[in-house]
Amino acid sequence: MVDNTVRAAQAAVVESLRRQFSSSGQVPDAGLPIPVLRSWARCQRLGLDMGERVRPPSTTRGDLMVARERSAALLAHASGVMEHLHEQIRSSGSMVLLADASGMILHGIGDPAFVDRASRVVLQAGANWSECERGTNAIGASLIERAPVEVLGAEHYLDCNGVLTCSAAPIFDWRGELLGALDISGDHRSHQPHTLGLARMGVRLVERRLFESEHARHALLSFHPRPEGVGCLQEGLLAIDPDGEIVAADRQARALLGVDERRVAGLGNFSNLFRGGFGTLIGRAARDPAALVELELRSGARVHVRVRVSPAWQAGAQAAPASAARVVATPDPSRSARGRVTLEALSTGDPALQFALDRCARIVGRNIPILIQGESGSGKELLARACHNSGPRADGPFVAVNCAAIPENLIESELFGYVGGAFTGARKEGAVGRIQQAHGGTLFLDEIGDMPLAMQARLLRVLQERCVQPVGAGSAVPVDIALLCATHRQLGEQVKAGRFREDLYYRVNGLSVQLPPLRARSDLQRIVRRLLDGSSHHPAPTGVEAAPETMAILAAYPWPGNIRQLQNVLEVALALLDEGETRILPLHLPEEVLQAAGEASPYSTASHSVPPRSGSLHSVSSLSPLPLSEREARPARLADDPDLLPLRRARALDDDAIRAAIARFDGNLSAAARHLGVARNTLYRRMGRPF
Ligand SMILES: Nc1ncnc2c1ncn2[C@@H]1O[C@H](COP(=O)(O)OP(=O)(O)OP(=O)(O)O)[C@@H](O)[C@H]1O
Repeated sequence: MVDNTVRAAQAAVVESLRRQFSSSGQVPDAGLPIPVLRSWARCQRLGLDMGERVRPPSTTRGDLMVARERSAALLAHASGVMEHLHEQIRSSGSMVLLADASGMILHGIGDPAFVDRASRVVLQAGANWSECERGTNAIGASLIERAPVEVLGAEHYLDCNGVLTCSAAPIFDWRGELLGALDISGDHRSHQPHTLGLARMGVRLVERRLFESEHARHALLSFHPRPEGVGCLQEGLLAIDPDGEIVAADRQARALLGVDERRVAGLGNFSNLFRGGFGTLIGRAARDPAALVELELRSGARVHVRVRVSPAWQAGAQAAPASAARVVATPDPSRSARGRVTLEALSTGDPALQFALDRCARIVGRNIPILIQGESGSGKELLARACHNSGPRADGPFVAVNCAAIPENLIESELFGYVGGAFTGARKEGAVGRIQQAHGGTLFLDEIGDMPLAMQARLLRVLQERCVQPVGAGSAVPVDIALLCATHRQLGEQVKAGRFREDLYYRVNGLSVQLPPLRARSDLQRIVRRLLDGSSHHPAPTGVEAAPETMAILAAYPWPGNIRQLQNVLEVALALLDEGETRILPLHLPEEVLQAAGEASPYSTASHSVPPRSGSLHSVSSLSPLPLSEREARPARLADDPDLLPLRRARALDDDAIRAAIARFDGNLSAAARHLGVARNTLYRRMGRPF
């Protein structure tokens, strides 16, 4: 924190400059940061009165809604970043604000005490903080200066705003269009020197997210002159289409390449900029997405590069030049020959899952809505995609909307769209809503249980009338969609609690399928194999597998985050493997997974790799499968019943794991059973011995 004496001296200088300015009418030419001096001059030209009282907002709630709709993408991508920034400065008596390009505050979060104080000078959502409305302030000045600006205490033009200290940085899209500003404001006595840096970092994150989401269908190439710069905020990002054309470059990339936004189109093909083939680079990325490749620019400079290729790009790359298309076709058993996941390909032998897949297969293509229920990360969206790809609409669009991720007031325009000029500031060409985008294909409403009640009524009308009426349109547009919905909530319970309309419930619930949680599935081994083979974004190098003792631990873990969590655990384990190592051992697993399985910490796992000593082995050559009654037990109930936990563990044990455990404990079956996390009787049964 800046020393109090220094701060008091600075405040005294500013106060004396203010007095001189108001008596002489001459804007000082020094003593304050240049952007602040320029802003004072602009405010003077606007005829603002320094002593004016706090102006109430000149905008209405409706104006705020319109502004939020207009900046929906910005708001969606900035909200998470704002939460993150707020976490960093929590309890420092400050708040994080997002304004649009006109200075209208769209959203703000902060410490309650300061939020309350800020509202007294209307520093709040719905108020406009452009310079002409509020005089010199960080939001307004950064939008005009198109650069980060800090305005401390009495540097604010209006006396009433002198209680604030504000640091703001402007947000641009990759074309250089100004989208808004991110601001961190606090009490004038508590200025922190790093606050402007935090705001700039936040802006960089928002700009990246906007870039990545706009170019989700392109290959994203991150680069930096230094290897450690790749993966950091300093890296440059290029979006490249399957033909190798560079379609966009973010701000950082332009700075590194020394081009301005108008010249991005001139970058042309990958091969104009880099030496080396695009197809070869994509091929390497498909084999090893984490790989850093050193490339030479045509200018002679060298850069380090990493390429990410989304599934959407891969699907689109079918039509790409032969070289690129061939190399991205990584074998993936969960995908069909067309590179898309299908119901058939999802089958991995679990009876509860198979039941769900069979039911979906019978219904798909019959215009009956399917409601997929299951815990988070259990594969609901993947199942929805598989339904779409397995039916007659496979070549139509699949449009996924996460109802829980869209702010309540934006759902309407997002789902229904609007016509040009529907409201002040609406885009000239209007916007097509997600329902219409799904015409001829499938609309997937994820987390439908979180849809606000008012929107449920409108959705119900669409489903009944099969027409959408965009906001501001005089007439409705017919739509032909198949509907799939998913929720992690028990929708029936939501209806009982009055949070979900009963009539809509029956509309979306033509067929209800329940996805089993991972802990209740009996196909863990095959899922692990599949994830390692590359259904995830980071396929393992060929030949990598989980060791039997690792499988036993994975089988004992309850997987609250389901397949998504397993995917993450395996990705981390792969990253921990040494060069050439092909077995994932317990020591590569996270502590919480080991602990849940009652395993020792990775630091004492040397004995895991002890090979079985054949001389001390019991006869385990004829390990029998589990009795039928156990195999047929309903997995969902297995999961719920703690008494049956050992049985669940036993399912995933393979013969090697049992042999290794028995060898490790010199034939002591009780110790081996304890180690494997199964009952001794189960071990006897698996060995085909009486007990
Ligand atoms: N059978 C499977 N094989 C391979 N990967 C899978 C499988 N099922 C799910 N996954 C992967 O697990 C992750 C989570 O899946 P998905 O997003 O479909 O879950 P979800 O239930 O919709 O999650 P949420 O409720 O949080 O949205 C995804 O990365 C998906 O690709």
